Amino acid sequence: MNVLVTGGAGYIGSHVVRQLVAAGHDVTVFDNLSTGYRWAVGDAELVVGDLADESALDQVLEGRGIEAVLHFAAHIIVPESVADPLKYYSNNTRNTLNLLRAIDRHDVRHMVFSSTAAVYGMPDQTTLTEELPLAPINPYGASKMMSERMMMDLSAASDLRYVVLRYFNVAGASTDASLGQATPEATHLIKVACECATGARDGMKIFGTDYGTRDGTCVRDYIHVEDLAKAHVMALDHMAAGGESQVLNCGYGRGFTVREVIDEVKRVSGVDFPVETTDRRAGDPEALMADNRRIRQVLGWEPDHDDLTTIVRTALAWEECWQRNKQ
Ligand SMILES: NC(=O)c1ccc[n+]([C@@H]2O[C@H](COP(=O)([O-])OP(=O)(O)OC[C@H]3O[C@@H](n4cnc5c(N)ncnc54)[C@H](O)[C@@H]3O)[C@@H](O)[C@H]2O)c1
Ligand SMILES: O=c1ccn([C@@H]2O[C@H](COP(=O)(O)OP(=O)(O)O[C@H]3O[C@H](CO)[C@@H](O)[C@H](O)[C@H]3O)[C@@H](O)[C@H]2O)c(=O)[nH]1
Repeated sequence: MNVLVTGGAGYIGSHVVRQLVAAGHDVTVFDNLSTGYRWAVGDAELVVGDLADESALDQVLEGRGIEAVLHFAAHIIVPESVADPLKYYSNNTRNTLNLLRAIDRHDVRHMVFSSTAAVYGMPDQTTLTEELPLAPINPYGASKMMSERMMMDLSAASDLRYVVLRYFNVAGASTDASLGQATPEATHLIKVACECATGARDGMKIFGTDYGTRDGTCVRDYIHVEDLAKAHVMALDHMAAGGESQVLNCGYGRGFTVREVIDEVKRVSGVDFPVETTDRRAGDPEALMADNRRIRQVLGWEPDHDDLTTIVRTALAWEECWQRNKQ
């Protein structure tokens, strides 16, 4: 397929681009390089542009015969969205509207959308099915919920079919350490802990120790980025084979606490970096884990790296390479 990938120079997008190219797709990346990197797109074509610029979107969709759009480009930091909500509604919601208008103008028929567990908010149960009512508790989740809804409404009124992938917490790096998370000033738990272990940071904080979990810290379902990337390739295959639009959770269905993750990074790295405890961080749900039965059934997806040690080991190996070589 001829595929356009917005945000393909970013952490998750670049892993997906690599797998799409390997699967024989013709890939164009559209990215403003705000948090992404030119090197990350590998053999795909990179068009530097911003989703706020509809004429740039028209230009990239014109004449390339794009059959599918995978939409990763977004701001992604939950606490930042609480402090600066309009930044999130602008880049995530309004710019998705721009993209949908361009998709509609150019009759693109297939879309894969990067959504998030944050759309569920703080449900009573900790293992979440796709049918749960959406009730985000932070602007990031709300900005993504609105984007999902716009895409679904356009789909109902046109020939567009979609797969919404609701990612849980994405972590790890390619197993050969050639690709990984290079986000500037990253806030993600595993990335931050790996920066501590490799000496790029002096120490870190645990945000909140009074949650109703086994050790008082938040529980998340960490999914290896290569397993997540595989789900995107399978989602495209599903639509190419005439499959219906779908909403699919992407996670392993089990969770680790913040303390468990930090202990694992210390154990695998052999470095005992300083960790302080502090107050809860705004916008954090207590526990999020995926019910992943639907993605297994609909796409036939099976994880290859469902193991915290593998996630941490690959993240650490990447971090060491990145700290040595970053420009
Ligand atoms: N990282 C996670 O744990 C996680 C979890 C759930 C969902 N997601 C979603 O996955 C997607 C990718 O996240 P990531 O972790 O790879 O983040 P990232 O910041 O590494 O990647 C985002 C990419 O989009 C680009 N971008 C941002 N705004 C743009 C714009 N206006 N125009 C063009 N390009 C733009 C950035 O330069 C970057 O390359 C996001 O939509 C995010 O909401 C991520
Ligand atoms: O230095 C840190 C960083 C994080 N945490 C905690 O670790 C957990 C995970 O936090 P983080 O890695 O920042 O991820 P989330 O806030 O859960 O959000 C991620 O996971 C969501 C899906 O669950 C995605 O939608 C978001 O884009 C992505 O940033 C939370 O309890 C944080 O409070 C700390 O205690 N200390």
